[in-house]
Amino acid sequence: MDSTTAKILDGKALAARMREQIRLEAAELTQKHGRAPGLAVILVGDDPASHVYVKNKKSGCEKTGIHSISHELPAETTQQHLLGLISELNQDPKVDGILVQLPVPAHINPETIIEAIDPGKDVDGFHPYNVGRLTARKPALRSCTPYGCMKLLEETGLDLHGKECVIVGASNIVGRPMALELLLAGATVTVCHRFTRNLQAHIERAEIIIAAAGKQGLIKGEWIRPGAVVIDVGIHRREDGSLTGDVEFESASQHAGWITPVPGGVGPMTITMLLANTLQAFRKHLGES
Ligand SMILES: NC(=O)C1=CN([C@@H]2O[C@H](COP(=O)(O)OP(=O)(O)OC[C@H]3O[C@@H](n4cnc5c(N)ncnc54)[C@H](OP(=O)(O)O)[C@@H]3O)[C@@H](O)[C@H]2O)C=CC1
Ligand SMILES: Nc1nc(=O)c2c([nH]1)NC[C@@H]1CN(c3ccc(C(=O)N[C@@H](CCC(=O)O)C(=O)O)cc3)C=[N+]21
Repeated sequence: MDSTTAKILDGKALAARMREQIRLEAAELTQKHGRAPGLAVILVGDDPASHVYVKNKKSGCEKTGIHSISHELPAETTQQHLLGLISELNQDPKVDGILVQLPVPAHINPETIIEAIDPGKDVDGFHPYNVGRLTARKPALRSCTPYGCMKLLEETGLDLHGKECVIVGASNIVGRPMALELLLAGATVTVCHRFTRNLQAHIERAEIIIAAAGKQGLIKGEWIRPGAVVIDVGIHRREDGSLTGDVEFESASQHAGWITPVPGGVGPMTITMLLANTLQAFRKHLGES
């Protein structure tokens, strides 16, 4: 009965469709108000993995008519200097969204940086104001990766009410906001983390699995309940340069009902939700929503 092969949740295709909508809406507002949406991206130092993200984000902006402004700062940049730049961008009326690429170098406190961003420009949805809004069931700007995972789950057509969801990972940027999104959608949510005993037992009873531990192949295909939905957030580069996730894709596909590939699953959706958030912030700044 496990001989089925999972349907692929194609993040790349969904991202392309959503980007087309974003492009049309951005063009209409740009025409009407005489300026394009603006996204400022700050990169401090050069974490190699960050470059992929920054590159994909730039191309996403270009394709959707969002004006992107990059600030690439040296690794030695002081926290004070970074706070000064954020303050300028907070006040710049051409800037609708501000994103500081994480991780930042060790001498900079990421929480201080995130909290310095105007919550109305916090297109990552990381500011405690935006996290609080999601907690209070009145989401404003939502974290891009969990928001993208929710859009992928929508593609399955499943009703999330009462579904047994297991999230692996409890970080501020993925696991925790993911739990809030699923709770808002009426699911029953378990969050696993480093201190979780018997991860396998949790996975085995899950109808929906969100894998975001950042551990290559942590989740074995044999653990997947037949028909379950598997959303793999993890991204790891193999020695041959290819990418893989936190889930053993081949074996998991033999059990799951739906599964996201890596690459081409959650990654393109994260970028797309960033563009969607930038458009949402733009609309708000224009008084259109
Ligand atoms: N596709 C995309 O768009 C994105 C992909 N990513 C990828 O997703 C992964 C996770 O990212 P991020 O959340 O930033 O990572 P973090 O390292 O910040 O968080 C990982 C979380 O997983 C938990 N964890 C680690 N090992 C285990 C384990 N063996 N069992 C259960 N839980 C475990 C950690 O627990 P503890 O808190 O106790 O340490 C932590 O809560 C990475 O591979 C990253 O590259 C991230 C963002 C976007
Ligand atoms: N402030 C901040 N916000 C973030 O959202 C953020 C961050 N910092 N730091 C790093 C993580 C990671 N992340 C990715 C997003 C998309 C892809 C992506 O597009 N992945 C492609 C693969 C790209 C390739 O070909 O290498 C895919 O999965 O198909 C990857 C990684 C966002 N993050």
